[in-house]
Amino acid sequence: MRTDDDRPRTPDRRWAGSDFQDPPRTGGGVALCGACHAAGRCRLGVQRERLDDTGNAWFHVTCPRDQEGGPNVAHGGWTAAVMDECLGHVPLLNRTLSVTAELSVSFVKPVPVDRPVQVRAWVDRREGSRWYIAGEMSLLPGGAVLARASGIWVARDPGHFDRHEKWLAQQDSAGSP
Ligand SMILES: CCCCCCCCCC(=O)SCCNC(=O)CCNC(=O)[C@H](O)C(C)(C)COP(=O)(O)OP(=O)(O)OC[C@H]1O[C@@H](n2cnc3c(N)ncnc32)[C@H](O)[C@@H]1OP(=O)(O)O
Repeated sequence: MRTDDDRPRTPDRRWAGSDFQDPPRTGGGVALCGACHAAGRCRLGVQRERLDDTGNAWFHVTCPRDQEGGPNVAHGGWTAAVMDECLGHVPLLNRTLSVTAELSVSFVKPVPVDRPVQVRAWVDRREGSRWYIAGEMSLLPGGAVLARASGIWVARDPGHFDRHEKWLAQQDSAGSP
């Protein structure tokens, strides 16, 4: 059975400030998750983000060399992570904390590393606490589509992560099966 000493711990649960709906942002407006806040930059290479007045969110992204999969192109996991990140920022840009419940990604073309690409994301519809969000990644300049994604984000109250910590502690105290 696990003891208190070998139980994984969250080092600093205050990383996003007390208000998850207003997370720390870079000079380019990019909301930073926990580890990226510690690093002082988006480790996925999201450099700028903004919401326009038609509801579209726009992101400038460059795949870092250390995310290379095939020669000079991004690992597919990077593309999926960036689409998760960018689409998931849409509720946040509307001051709503949410988590990804479902995500589907189409890899249309290889994504070049070290070259700026653009992601556009938008809300298809909302039902209850569910946000149905879609987006596409395209090459700059020219706009050729490289990837498409859609998914469901579920709005959460600020107690979401505290409840998870309690659930995890219950799992640990239940011991090994
Ligand atoms: C940048 C700064 C960021 C600061 C915050 C960091 C956010 C980070 C974002 C992420 O990284 S998300 C990480 C990956 N995703 C997760 O960890 C989510 C893990 N899953 C969960 O926590 C729960 O399964 C989830 C909250 C999605 C649903 O929990 P419950 O099933 O207990 O909730 P509930 O039963 O109350 O359902 C809530 C709503 O979600 C719907 N739902 C649940 N699972 C679903 C699903 N799989 N597909 C579609 N809808 C789903 C459900 O129908 C319902 O809709 P309505 O409110 O409209 O009735």
